[in-house]
Amino acid sequence: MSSTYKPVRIGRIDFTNVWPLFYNFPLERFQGEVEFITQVPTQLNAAMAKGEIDIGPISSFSYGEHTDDYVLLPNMSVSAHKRVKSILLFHRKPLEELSGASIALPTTSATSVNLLKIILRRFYEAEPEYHYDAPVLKDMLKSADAALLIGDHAIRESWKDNGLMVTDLAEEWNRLTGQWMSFAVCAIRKQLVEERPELVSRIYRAFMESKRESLSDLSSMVRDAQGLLGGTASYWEQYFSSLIYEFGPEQQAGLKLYYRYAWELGFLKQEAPIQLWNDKTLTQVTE
Ligand SMILES: C=C(O[C@@H]1C=C(C(=O)O)C=C[C@H]1O)C(=O)O
Repeated sequence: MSSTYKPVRIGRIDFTNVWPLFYNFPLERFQGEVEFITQVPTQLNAAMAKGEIDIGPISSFSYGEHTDDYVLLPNMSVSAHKRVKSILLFHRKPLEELSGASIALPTTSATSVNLLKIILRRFYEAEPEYHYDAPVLKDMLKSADAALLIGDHAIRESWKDNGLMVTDLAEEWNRLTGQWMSFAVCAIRKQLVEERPELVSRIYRAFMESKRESLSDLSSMVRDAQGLLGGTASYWEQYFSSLIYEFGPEQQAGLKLYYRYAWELGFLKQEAPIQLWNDKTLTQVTE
């Protein structure tokens, strides 16, 4: 029966921030049952909305736009309490002086562009002019006073001395609200939950195993990250340790506040509810 199904399409964010969820994913247990599609967050958001991807991390903002169609895997997110280190606004003037300024937003991001808008509107009463651009800092700054970068693009620029002010958006959000920020959540299309609950359960367990194993010994991920992007071993050790991959009450409270502000400012049509997938298969197994 299962051989009549097409492989489940798992989205994979094309940034190092998500490595722990995939690095030790036991693919050998899923012969022909799953395939990975690796893209930047906005591409994954769009593919999941069109039903071209079934499961995987997406921008938490995008989940907020599609709560009728998606549920969330518990205990999985890409979150930060204070510094995230890879969601950075590079600016020539202080945040207090950005009203009327021109800000370039990366075409790769949904959560962080809205977080920036929330922070500037709600806490600085600033109404800059925003436009989207490819995530290349020097080009973005040709036509803007400030530029936002996320993921590996932000990390690479954070290592250079470009004479700009740099604001870490998770740190700023925490300073202003005391809350966590979850940039990515792991969504599943409800259709997949209905059609293939047993496979969803196995994929969930595989993600959890990968996360546990990857975070219990960072050395191999750190070496690979250095090989791909450069940087020091201690940078990557700190990076993978300051990101938190849980999605418990504290992370959910931070995300709920973000959704509330996004709704109040008209960026979301609703104050998005957090709906968690419930692993009935697992419950049956342990009963
Ligand atoms: C932590 C990060 O969060 C990312 C930010 C996202 C967004 O702004 O939409 C989406 C997915 C996350 O991987 C990062 O980019 O490094």
